[in-house]
Amino acid sequence: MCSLANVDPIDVARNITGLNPETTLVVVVSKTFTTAETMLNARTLREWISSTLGPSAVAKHMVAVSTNLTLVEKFGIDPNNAFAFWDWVGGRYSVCSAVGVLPLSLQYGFSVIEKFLKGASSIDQHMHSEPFERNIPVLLGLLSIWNVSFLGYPARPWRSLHHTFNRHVSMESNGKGVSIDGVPLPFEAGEIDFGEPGTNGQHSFYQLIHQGRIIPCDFIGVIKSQQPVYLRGEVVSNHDELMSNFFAQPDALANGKTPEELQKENVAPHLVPHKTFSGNRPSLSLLLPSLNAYNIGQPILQNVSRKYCTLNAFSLLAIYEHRIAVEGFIWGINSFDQWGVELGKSLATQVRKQLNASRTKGEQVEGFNFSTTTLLTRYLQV
Ligand SMILES: O=P(O)(O)OC[C@H]1O[C@H](O)[C@H](O)[C@@H](O)[C@@H]1O
Repeated sequence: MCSLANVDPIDVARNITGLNPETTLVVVVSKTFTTAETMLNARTLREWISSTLGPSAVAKHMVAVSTNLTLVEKFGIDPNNAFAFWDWVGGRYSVCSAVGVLPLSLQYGFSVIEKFLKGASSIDQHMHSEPFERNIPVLLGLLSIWNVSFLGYPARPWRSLHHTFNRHVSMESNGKGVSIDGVPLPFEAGEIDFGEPGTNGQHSFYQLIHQGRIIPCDFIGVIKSQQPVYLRGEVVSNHDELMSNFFAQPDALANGKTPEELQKENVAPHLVPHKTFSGNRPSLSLLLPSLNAYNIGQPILQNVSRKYCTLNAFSLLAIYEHRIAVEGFIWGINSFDQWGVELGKSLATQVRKQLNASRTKGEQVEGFNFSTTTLLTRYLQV
């Protein structure tokens, strides 16, 4: 399965390289069926199919997941091959609807994805009925509120595989400046989420989180790897090597290293300030038994104060969806709108019109500020 979201034509080319339209099924996923980038990509793939197999092949090689069946049909997709979902499902909360279930089922089979849905459902139950002191999304949400609004730390990096999901769902939901009633917030809300899987971040942004800005971190690790590689002669298995870092990094952030410790290690005096770590940097760790569709169950939640709490099976994605809702409730914001993405989209419409007018009728660039006019003029000259 290949997935395509970015409208950059290079991404389209990369995705279709080596594919044969005759043996390819394209799933167009768009709630509204109007999103400019998604629909241009869809039209590009429609052209790719019909130029090789003829226009009648489109209905057989393209299916849709959407709430807008009228536009699906107008596009040329057979509405019988459209997978609907409820219009109240927001894009970023749609992984458990046909939006996620269809592509994931095509990749892994529905029996696997059913387990994923059951895992997510178990978290809904957990969120609904577990007392607050044992309620994982509530605890995570409260920690975020503490870090962001009380301690003033705006960002949170992830050491996990699903940081792009968290980045979307968290930043689009809670990146708000007014309350649900439209009153400007007297505090900062939302957080900057970014991350890298495994140890990648250690070789890039971890320098900043250890000795630069204070950034609360989430570490997500698993006990049993799907790849139990243990090379002869190595001190530990490859997974233990990965996990050694998982256990070490939160301690380094929490405890740091003092000048006294460095002096005892005979570190040259001029290097002591550079090798000192302040410590007292917050992080939390989630330890999962293994990665499978249902699980990603029975984690141990650990925070830097070394209190543990366990719970039965859950789905990580559902935990983070609920955590975002908890934060939104406490901050008093609407986590389910995203007006902030609109302005850029409407300005892009103006630019698109200008590019068309300039390229087809030679019209001068006008109506933009000096900087944009200069850039657009230069862009059109080349
Ligand atoms: O599913 P669509 O209607 O194409 O919307 C696609 C995207 O549109 C907007 O950017 C929303 O903010 C996203 O959350 C959504 O995923």
